[in-house]
Amino acid sequence: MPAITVDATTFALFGALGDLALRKLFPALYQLDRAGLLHADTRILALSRDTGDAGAHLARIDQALRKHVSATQLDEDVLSRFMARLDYLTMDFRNQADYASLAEKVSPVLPLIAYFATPASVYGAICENLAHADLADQTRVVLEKPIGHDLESSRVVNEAVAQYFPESRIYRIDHYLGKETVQNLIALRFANSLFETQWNQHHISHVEITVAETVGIEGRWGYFDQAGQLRDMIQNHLLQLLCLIAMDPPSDLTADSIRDEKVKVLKALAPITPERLGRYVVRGQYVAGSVGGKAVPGYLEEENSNAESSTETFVALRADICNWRWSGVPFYLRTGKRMGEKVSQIVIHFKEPPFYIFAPEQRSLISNRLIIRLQPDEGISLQVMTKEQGLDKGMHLRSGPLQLNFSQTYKSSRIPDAYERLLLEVMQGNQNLFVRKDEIEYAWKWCDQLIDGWSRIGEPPKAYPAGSWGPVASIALITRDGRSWYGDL
Ligand SMILES: NC(=O)C1=CN([C@@H]2O[C@H](COP(=O)(O)OP(=O)(O)OC[C@H]3O[C@@H](n4cnc5c(N)ncnc54)[C@H](OP(=O)(O)O)[C@@H]3O)[C@@H](O)[C@H]2O)C=CC1
Ligand SMILES: O=C1O[C@H](COP(=O)(O)O)[C@@H](O)[C@H](O)[C@H]1O
Repeated sequence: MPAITVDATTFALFGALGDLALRKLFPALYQLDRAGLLHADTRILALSRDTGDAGAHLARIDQALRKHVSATQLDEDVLSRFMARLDYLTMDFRNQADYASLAEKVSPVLPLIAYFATPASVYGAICENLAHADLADQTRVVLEKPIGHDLESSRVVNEAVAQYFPESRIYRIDHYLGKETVQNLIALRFANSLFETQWNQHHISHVEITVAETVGIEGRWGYFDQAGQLRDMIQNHLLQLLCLIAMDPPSDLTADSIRDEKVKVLKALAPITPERLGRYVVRGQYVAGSVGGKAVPGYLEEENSNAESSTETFVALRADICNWRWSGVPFYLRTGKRMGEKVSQIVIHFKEPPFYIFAPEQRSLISNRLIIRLQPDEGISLQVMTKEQGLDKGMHLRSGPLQLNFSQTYKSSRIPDAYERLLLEVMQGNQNLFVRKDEIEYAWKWCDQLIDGWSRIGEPPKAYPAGSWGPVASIALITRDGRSWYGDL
């Protein structure tokens, strides 16, 4: 039996036949049901503008579950219980009249969760129509990222939603915040006094955040080519990771205490002026290559592509945080599509000891690092120096890991997908893992100045072969500061 109880809700999924819904959201809801975390009275309304037979659309959802839930977790009894919760409704989300049939299906006594798995341009219309249908007061709205494509457009979306919903019932998704190891950052930093005394510019030399993907754009050219990797990944996921590493201790675990601290970090990010852009930021675009031994096309040869596009699929940059804790500690961020390996990790590099008593030739070995692996092989490893074993060794040093691999250490637990955690939090009315309006806006403000700088300079992104670790210039970005990207990447 689960240790927590979750109240009944009506869950309305707008965009229920889209990619995100079929690939991630329905499987996450199924997993919650399987774990006993969906109340018996929770109903799920699958909303889409696809006309035709509701039964056929529900069958598509059933097929998607069979495809995206691993065979070991697909239980026919749970699946039929889950499918029995579903109803399909054809709606054009912009059409007010279509909300009458939605209102008939919504229980007036339960909270309504309205999950917007649609383009952000439709969010305002859905909110307005929910309000006209008298559904707003009982509703929590869940907004997918990206919210807008710059500061101005994000304000338009946020203001449209805020006309009908208070901030306390708006849940802005950044699915990285739902990843177990990302939540563990808070436990690691604030449940262990060991780290906090070291967590500043006196002891840390620099920080790396890498989110490398092996996938390309997966048939999402229309969306991705308008966005690029800076808007798709840095503005949200990587800046959120940076905030969780860099923020001061919140006074408690409430959503606003954590968000207040994250906002302070975003406000303290030093702008990267056009003069420093060439030195601090590298944009790349993949060309044909091979990933995992398989030949893959370049970005400009992807399905529905435009051969002229100068959208970046890779970004590496150096960010500086102007405050007492982090002054002089660069944060190197790197993310790209079609890289050699899927890996998301944060590496905290500690400074060398202040005085060196070992043989000078061993000096290059000295460096404590804390490696936080978000995916795959979630875990934490602390690189420490020890003496080599053996009578013949003398005081020869070596570097080795103190390692905690979550799946090996805690064998019983399956690591849940980020969306499972986030959907559960919305059902419980808990906003900790969601992003407040001002966080989104400060993140856009910082990214907008990079985008403006790029468009002023007008330089195309640097080519990198699919399956590599990005353009050579991204190595130069960090070696120029006398450092290198951690590990075998
Ligand atoms: N897919 C992913 O991995 C991720 C997606 N997201 C975000 O999630 C959201 C959904 O993305 P994704 O699933 O990929 O997009 P899709 O285009 O696959 O799905 C969006 C769905 O919304 C429907 N829709 C759009 N406008 C209307 C309308 N007026 N009335 C009724 N239905 C409408 C579309 O219908 P139709 O097909 O008829 O146009 C489509 O089914 C976006 O905001 C995206 O940025 C965020 C992170 C990852
Ligand atoms: O939000 C997004 O995230 C995915 C990467 O997520 P992950 O959990 O697989 O690391 C990215 O591929 C996609 O382009 C982006 O929109």
